[in-house]
Amino acid sequence: MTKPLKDETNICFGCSPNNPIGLKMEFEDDGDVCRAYYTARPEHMGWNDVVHGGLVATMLDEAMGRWLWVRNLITMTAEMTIRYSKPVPVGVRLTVESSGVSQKGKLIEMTARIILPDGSLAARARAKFLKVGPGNLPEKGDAE
Ligand SMILES: CCCCCCCCCCCC(=O)SCCNC(=O)CCNC(=O)[C@H](O)C(C)(C)COP(=O)(O)OP(=O)(O)OC[C@H]1O[C@@H](n2cnc3c(N)ncnc32)[C@H](O)[C@@H]1OP(=O)(O)O
Repeated sequence: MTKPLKDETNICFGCSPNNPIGLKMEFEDDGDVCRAYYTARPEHMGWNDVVHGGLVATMLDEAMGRWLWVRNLITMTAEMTIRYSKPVPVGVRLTVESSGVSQKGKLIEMTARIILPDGSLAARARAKFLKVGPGNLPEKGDAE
């Protein structure tokens, strides 16, 4: 079984409330989608009120990793491609969401996106995660 997300030994940079320099993203599950509403802070900026691209990648990676984690799929990110379509501003409420795409053996394909308050897509990721533990991707519509 995976570690409880609220365990004080969870120091994950993306989601732990215990990491003093972490993003502290809070996710919820909505059917097949894992979602966080997140407002990036000024210290997350690259320049010009725009979130650093590496942190955009971190948010997307975290959303996908978290989707897998709560489904007891123990994986590592093996590959990720990001399309940065629009600047992601600091100080606005972002929607960060992820979903599973497919599984072939140990390889699980995932997708994630960041949506701006006006509903437009700012960034999207496709990624391959490799299983390093037990578990399989649930079929679409399976009870969680
Ligand atoms: C506490 C609360 C937290 C809860 C929330 C937690 C969220 C965390 C989110 C962050 C997640 C991360 O960032 S994880 C950190 C970033 N990622 C990493 O550090 C990963 C570093 N890489 C590795 O450790 C390794 O390369 C692995 C584990 C990914 C794979 O190693 P391995 O298991 O030995 O697998 P390997 O033999 O190389 O490959 C197995 C098969 O997969 C294929 N394969 C390997 N890579 C790829 C690829 N990119 N695309 C296609 N296929 C691939 C190989 O060809 C092979 O095929 P065949 O020969 O079998 O046919």
